Amino acid sequence: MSHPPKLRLGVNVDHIATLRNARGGRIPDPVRAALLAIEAGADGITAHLREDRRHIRDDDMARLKAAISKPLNFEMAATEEMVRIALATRPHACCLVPERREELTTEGGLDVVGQHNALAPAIARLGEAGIRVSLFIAADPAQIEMAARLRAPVIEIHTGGWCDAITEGHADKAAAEWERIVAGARLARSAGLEVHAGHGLDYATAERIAALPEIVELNIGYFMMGEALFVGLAETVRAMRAAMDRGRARLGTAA
Ligand SMILES: CC(=O)[C@@H](O)[C@H](O)COP(=O)(O)O
Ligand SMILES: NCC(=O)COP(=O)(O)O
Repeated sequence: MSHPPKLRLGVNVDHIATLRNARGGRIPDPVRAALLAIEAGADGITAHLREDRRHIRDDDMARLKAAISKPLNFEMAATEEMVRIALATRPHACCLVPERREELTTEGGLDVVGQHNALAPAIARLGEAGIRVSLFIAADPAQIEMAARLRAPVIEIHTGGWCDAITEGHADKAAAEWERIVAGARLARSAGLEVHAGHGLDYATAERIAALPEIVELNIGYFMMGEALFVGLAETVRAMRAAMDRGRARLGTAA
C-alpha cells in the first residue's frame, strides 16, 4: 500500500456519561467532552446507546449530533428500537455491536455468520439512509467474509481479547490474538472492506496497531477517559494522537 490513508482517532465518550449518571445529574457532560476532544484533534466521536442506557442516553446522542462538527459514530445493537433512533438521528456512521444486559462491557464481536438474516435488513435500512454501517466483529475469517457478503462497507475489529491478554500477562494468548488481528485486517482489506479497530486500546496498543496499513480508524474511550481524570482530556487526546503517529511512522513493520 503506497500511501495508506490517514489513521483517524474516534474518541468514545461513553464513560463521561457513566460518571454523570452516578448522581443522576447533568455533569460531567459527554457533549462538552466531545467538543474538547475535537478541539484537541479527535477526528470523530463515538457513543454507544445501549438498550439499558447505562451510560449514553437518548438525549446525549441527539445533542452530540447537533453539537459536533466531526463525524458521529453511533454504536448500537441491531434492534428495531435502535434502528429507528439511528434513522431519526442520522449520524455519519452506525457501528452494530453485540449487547447483553448482564455484560460489564462489550464481550466478543457481533455474530454476523449466525445472525446474517436478522442483520441484513438493518444494514440495508441504515445504508439507504446514507449512514455508513460498520460491524463490530472479532478478527475471524468467517465473520469477515460474511460482513463483506452483507455489503457492510466497514468492519471494526474487536481488540479486547488482545488488550486483555496483554494486561493479564498472557504472552502466548496476546501473540495469538495479535496474529488474528493482523491476518483479519489483511483479509478484510482484500475483501474491499474499510477496516477499523477498537476496544481496550491504550497508548501502547494503539501505537502498535497503528503500524497496520489496512487499519484507518481507531475508536478509543475507556482508557482515555481514565487518563483524562489525571492529565486532562485535551492532553490525553494529544498523547493518543502522538502514539498513533509514532506507530504509523513504522507502517508495515508491526506484523
Ligand atoms: C463497542 C465498544 O467496544 C464500545 O462501545 C465499548 O463497548 C464501550 O462501551 P461499554 O464500556 O459500555 O462496553
Ligand atoms: N468500539 C470501541 C470503542 O468505541 C471504545 O472502546 P473502549 O476504548 O471504551 O474499550
